[in-house]
Amino acid sequence: MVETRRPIKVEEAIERLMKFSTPGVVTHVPIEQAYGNFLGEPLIADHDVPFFNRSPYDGFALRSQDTVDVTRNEPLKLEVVGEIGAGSVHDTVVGENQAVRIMTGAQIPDGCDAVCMLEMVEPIDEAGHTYILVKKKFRSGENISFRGEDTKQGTELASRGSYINPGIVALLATFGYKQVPISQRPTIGIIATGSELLDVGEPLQPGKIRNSNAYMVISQIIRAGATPLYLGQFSDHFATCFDQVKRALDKVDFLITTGGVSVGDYDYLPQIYKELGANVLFNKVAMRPGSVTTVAKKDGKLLFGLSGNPSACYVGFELFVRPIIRTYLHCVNPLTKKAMGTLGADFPKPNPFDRFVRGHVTYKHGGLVATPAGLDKSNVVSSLAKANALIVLPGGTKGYTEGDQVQIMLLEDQEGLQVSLDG
Ligand SMILES: Nc1nc2c(c(=O)[nH]1)N[C@H]1C(S)=C(S)[C@@H](COP(=O)(O)OP(=O)(O)OC[C@H]3O[C@@H](n4cnc5c(N)ncnc54)[C@H](O)[C@@H]3O)O[C@H]1N2
Ligand code: MOO
Ligand SMILES: [Mg+2]
Repeated sequence: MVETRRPIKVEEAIERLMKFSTPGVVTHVPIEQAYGNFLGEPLIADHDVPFFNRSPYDGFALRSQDTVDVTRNEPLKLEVVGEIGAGSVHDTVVGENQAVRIMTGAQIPDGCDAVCMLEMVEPIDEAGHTYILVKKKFRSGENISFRGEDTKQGTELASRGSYINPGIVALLATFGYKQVPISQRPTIGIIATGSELLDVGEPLQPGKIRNSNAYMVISQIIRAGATPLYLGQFSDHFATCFDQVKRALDKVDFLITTGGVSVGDYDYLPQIYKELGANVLFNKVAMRPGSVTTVAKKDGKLLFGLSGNPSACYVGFELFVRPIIRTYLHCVNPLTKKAMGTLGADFPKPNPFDRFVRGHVTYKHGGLVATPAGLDKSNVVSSLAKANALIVLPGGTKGYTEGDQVQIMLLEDQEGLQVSLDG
């Protein structure tokens, strides 16, 4: 008699799993390599930006109090006593009725408190001296970029675990991080099981298929922020698979297997967990696809037994492996971001279990529209190409029609969602 597995709710599976999620260590990389990593420490401004009052324009720095009586008909003549480009400083205090020619980004000279744009003045040359005619009053602070107006010293600009985007790279450079503290990526081993599997370079043979899961999972691991370690594909032979899984555990932080996790004669993963003495957290989840997804723990390491069916394998990874990776990377929001959107096509199938339809999300009329990306079957691979989201159809619901409001998990998002049991 085949063992009957008791399915648990997706939320419960995630809850059981997240109890074992731990953050990893921090390492450093040169700033040129920081993009696409996750911050190992919060990024805090250690000085004001800008660090000095500066000119936002090419023009003339002047003293606003000199201009109090200026009108269009009674312009003020100021003597130009110096010229500074960005990076240079004017080293004397500017006096009454004096101005300094200044370029964008240059430090405002002492004594000055406003800048007049170049286009607004008339230059006059008299006896070897340059003067300008100013035709309007200036407020103190007019056309000045003040010290600290961009950000103040002590401000947290990005939390630990933030995805390092080009803007964060700019900040890292601003604050002098030649070496950037990043969360070390976990190494995730991948083992594909199945006697039917051909390597990618092999010609098709009767009864065989090419191993697509391993390469798909490698890409998902990279997308989630971890480092894949491909350990090969193996036939459905217990001793071989057992040996491979056992040996893999020393080399990785987490291990993913694909296939062999259901109840078939050659589905050896359940037996492997048993012989390893691994603690199985769950082996059946009330979801489609991916109901056979199994997670076990051995010597502090999580083993993810993902389904052999490509769509089920894909969904199992996004629901269960990704949050573990994101926690390891110190992300405050390790779960995949969810949003509400409109269903872009009818989905007539009823949903006895929570269903995660591979969907394609676009923007229409200012909102999100999610359309099933192809044939919705667990063993399908073609629907994955367009998938950038999972459309969540809760268990116990009937079919859905185009235009219905649905929850969408955004797979390409980097911001994430906090762990919350009702989230
Ligand atoms: N009697 C039952 N049969 C099945 C059940 C069940 O509850 N009772 N569950 C079904 C569900 S649901 C799924 S999903 C699959 C899960 O199967 P396994 O995880 O054991 O995977 P395999 O049997 O090894 O393979 C399933 C399917 O996927 C193909 N495959 C496997 N590896 C790869 C790969 N690397 N790349 C591409 N495709 C792969 C394989 O050829 C099979 O077609 O079990 C159902 N059965
Ligand atoms: O794990 Mo299966 O995908 O529910 O078809
Ligand atoms: Mg099987």
